[in-house]
Amino acid sequence: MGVNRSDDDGDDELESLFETKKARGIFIYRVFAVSLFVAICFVYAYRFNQILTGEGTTRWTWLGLVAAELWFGLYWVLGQAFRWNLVFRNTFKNKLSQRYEESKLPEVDMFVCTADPDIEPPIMVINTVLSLMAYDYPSHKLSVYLSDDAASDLTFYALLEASLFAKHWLPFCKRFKLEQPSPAAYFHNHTLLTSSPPNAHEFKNIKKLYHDMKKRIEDQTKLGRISREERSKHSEFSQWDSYSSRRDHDTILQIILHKKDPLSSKDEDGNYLPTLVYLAREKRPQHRHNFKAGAMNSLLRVSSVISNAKIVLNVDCDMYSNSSESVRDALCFLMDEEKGHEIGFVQFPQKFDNIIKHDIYGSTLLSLIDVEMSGADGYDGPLYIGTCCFHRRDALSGMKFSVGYKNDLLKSDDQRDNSIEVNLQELEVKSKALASCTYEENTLWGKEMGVIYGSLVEDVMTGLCIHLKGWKSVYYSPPRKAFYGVAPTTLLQALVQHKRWAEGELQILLSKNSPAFYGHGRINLALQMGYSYFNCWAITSLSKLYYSIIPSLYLLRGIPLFPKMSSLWFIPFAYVIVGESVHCLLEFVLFGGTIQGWWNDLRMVLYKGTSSYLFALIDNISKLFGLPDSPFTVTAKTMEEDVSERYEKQVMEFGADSPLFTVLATLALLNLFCLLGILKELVIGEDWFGTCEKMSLQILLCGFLVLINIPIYQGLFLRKDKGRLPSSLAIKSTTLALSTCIVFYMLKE
Ligand SMILES: O=c1ccn([C@@H]2O[C@H](COP(=O)(O)OP(=O)(O)O[C@H]3O[C@H](CO)[C@@H](O)[C@H](O)[C@H]3O)[C@@H](O)[C@H]2O)c(=O)[nH]1
Ligand SMILES: [Mn+2]
Repeated sequence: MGVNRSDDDGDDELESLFETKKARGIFIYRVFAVSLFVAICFVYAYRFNQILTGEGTTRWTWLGLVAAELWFGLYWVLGQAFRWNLVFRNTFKNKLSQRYEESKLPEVDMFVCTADPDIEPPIMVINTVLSLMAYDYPSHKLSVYLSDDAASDLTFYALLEASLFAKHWLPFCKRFKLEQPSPAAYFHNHTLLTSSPPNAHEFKNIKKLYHDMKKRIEDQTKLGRISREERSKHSEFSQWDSYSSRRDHDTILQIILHKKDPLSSKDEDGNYLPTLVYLAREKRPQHRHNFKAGAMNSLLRVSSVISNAKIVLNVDCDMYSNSSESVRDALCFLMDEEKGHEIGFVQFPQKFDNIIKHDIYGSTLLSLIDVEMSGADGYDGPLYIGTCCFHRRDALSGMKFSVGYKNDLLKSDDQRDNSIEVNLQELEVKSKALASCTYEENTLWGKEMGVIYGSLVEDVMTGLCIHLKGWKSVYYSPPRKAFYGVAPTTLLQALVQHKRWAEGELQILLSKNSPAFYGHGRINLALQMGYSYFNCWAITSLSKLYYSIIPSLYLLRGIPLFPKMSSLWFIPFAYVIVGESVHCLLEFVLFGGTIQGWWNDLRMVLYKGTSSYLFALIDNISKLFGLPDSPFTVTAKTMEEDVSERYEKQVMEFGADSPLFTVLATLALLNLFCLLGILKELVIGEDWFGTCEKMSLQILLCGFLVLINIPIYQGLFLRKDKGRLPSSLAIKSTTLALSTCIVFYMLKE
C-alpha cells in the first residue's frame, strides 16, 4: 500500500517536525470490508433460516457452529478498528537540528533489560548497550542503564569490558558516521554501511579490539565464572560476596561511567562518554519481583536519582539499535511545538535480523507490526510493545495528561551538569535503596505509577494505562530499520511466547483497566475495539478448535454442515473464504512478505490459535480457581548447531514432548483420517458427484487443514533427525485422533 499526503498538517505555519500520511488505497479496503460484512450477515441469515426450516444437524453441533461463527464475525469486526485508518509518519530531523541543536537537546535515559546469561549471552547484551551508547547525539546527554535480573557477574564483567571498548568504538562511529552502531552487526556486514569508510588500518584496529574483548568475555563465559585474575582487577566484584542465588541477593549497583569521574569516563578523543550503570535489583524468595515490569520500575527510580532524563528509551537486551538517528526521530514527535506535548510515547517497530526467507514461524508478525500498529496509529494509539519505545518520563511515571500540560522538553536546560556537587559513592548508596525489594510496598508503583503489574504483557498494559490517562502515542517506522532483535527459532519457543502473550492479553481484558469496560469514554471506540481484539486472542482458540474438529468429523458421517454448492447460500460462504484469503495474501505481499511466507504465517495463525491460545485460556481459568500465576518464560536467543542448520533449511523444529505439540499433532491426524474417510467414500460410493456437491465446503476445509499440516506428518512419521516429533507423542496423538474418529463414526448408527 502506498501513501499520499493528507491535509491534516494544515498549512505548515508552525513547521511541524513531523508529518502524517494516510495510506493510499484505504478507500478500496473499506469498500471491501463493508462487502465482507454484508456477506457475514448473509451467513448468519443462512443459519437463522436453518432454524426456521428445521434443517440442520443435531442441536448441539448446530449451536456450536453458530456460536463459532458469531464469534468469528464479531472478532473480525473488532479487528477492523486497526485496519480502517492506516497512517504513516515522517520526521524532519533537519528542522529539529536547526531549532534545537546541541545545548537545547534534552537528555535521554536508555534502559536495557536482561534476565539470564545462559540464553541471553553477555556479548549480545553489550552489543545492544554499545549500539545505544553510539547514537548520533551528544554523548554526555545519554545514560544507559542495564538491568540484570540474573545478577550475573559475567554480564557485569562484559559491561565493564564494553565501557572500555566504548572509548574507541564511539569515536570510531562518529568519525566515520556509521549508521550501524552495533559492533557485532557492523563487523558482520561493514562494507554496506557507511558513505565514508575507514581505511584498512583503522578498520583492522577496531575490529581487533572488538574481537579481543569478545574473546575475553567468551572465555569467562565458558569458564562459567569470573577467573580470580580478572576478579582481582576490579574491586566491584566484591558486591557478589553476599550473593546466594538469582532469586536471593542484595541490590548490586555500579555506576561504571559518569561525568563526575572525568578520568575514566572520556573516550580516546577526550569527549565524555554516556553515563553507564549496572543494576541488579534486590531479590528475595518471599517477595514477588514482577519480572521485567519490576525491573523497569527499579530502573525508573534509580535513573531518576542519577540522570533523571525526561525521555526514557526501553529496549530488550537482544534489540540492538540499527540506526544512529532514532533518538532524533523520536524527538521530532516529542518536541513538536504543536502536538508534541500530548504524545506520551513513540513506538518503533520490532524487527528481527534472524528471520529466514519464508519465515517459517511467522516471526515477522507482519500483520501486527506492519499493519495493525499503523492502524492503531490512525487513532493516535499504537500500543507500547515493550521494546524500541521512547517514553516521556512523566507519562510513564503515571502522570495524567491535562490540557495545560507544558512540554518541558522545549525549555532549554543544560542545568544539572555542574550545579550539584555529587559524590558518586553517595549517589550509588542513594539509588541502591530505591531498588530494594520492599521499596514498593504500600506505594502506587506497578498500580498507578511506572510499568503496571498484573499481566504477562506488562508492556501493552502499561501503554493502555498511559492512553487511559489521556496521552496519545505515535508509531514510527523509519526507512532504515531502527532496531533489530532476535525472534524465536523453534516452534516450541514461538508457541510458548505466544502463549505468554495471549495469557497476558486476557489478563488485561479481565483487569480493572479493561479496555472493553473501563476504557469506555476514556479512550476512543476504535482503540477500545483494537485493544479488545488483541485481548481476546486466547478466546479465539475455542472457535478455531471447533472449526478444525467438528466439520471434519461430520464428513465421516456424511452430514453436511454448510450449504451445498448449488444453493444460493453457498455464495456468502464462498465470498467470505475467498475474499478474506485474497485480502490476507495481498496484504502480506504488499507489506513485503512472500507467498510462501504467507502460507507459513497462516499455519502459525492456526497453530497459535489452537495450542498457545488454548493453554493461555486454560491457565487463565485455572488462576480463577486459585492456581499459581504462570511465570514469564524468557525466550532463548541462542541455538544449538543442528537446530540452527534445520532452521536455515526451513525445516520445522519440534524435538520436544510438549502438550502444545500433542494438541497440534492430534488435530492434524484427526483431519487426515477424516479426509481419508471421505476420499474412500468418494471412490467406492455411487454418487461421488452428489457427495462432493453436498459436502464441498467441509471437504475444502478438511483438505486445507491437511495440506497446511504437512510439516507435522513429516515430523511424526517421515523424519529421522533430532528435531522430529518424539515417537511417544506420535503414539499418543495417533491413538487419540483415531479413537475420536472411530467413536464418532460408530455413534452414527
Ligand atoms: O524476569 C524477567 C523476564 C524478562 N526480562 C527481560 O524482558 C525482555 C523480553 O523477554 P523475552 O523473553 O525476549 O520476551 P519476548 O516475548 O521476546 O518479549 C516481548 O514481550 C514481552 C512481554 O511478554 C515484553 O516484555 C518484551 O518487551 C517484548 O519484546 C528481555 O530483555 C528479558 O531479559 C527481564 O528483565 N526480567
Ligand atoms: Mn525477545
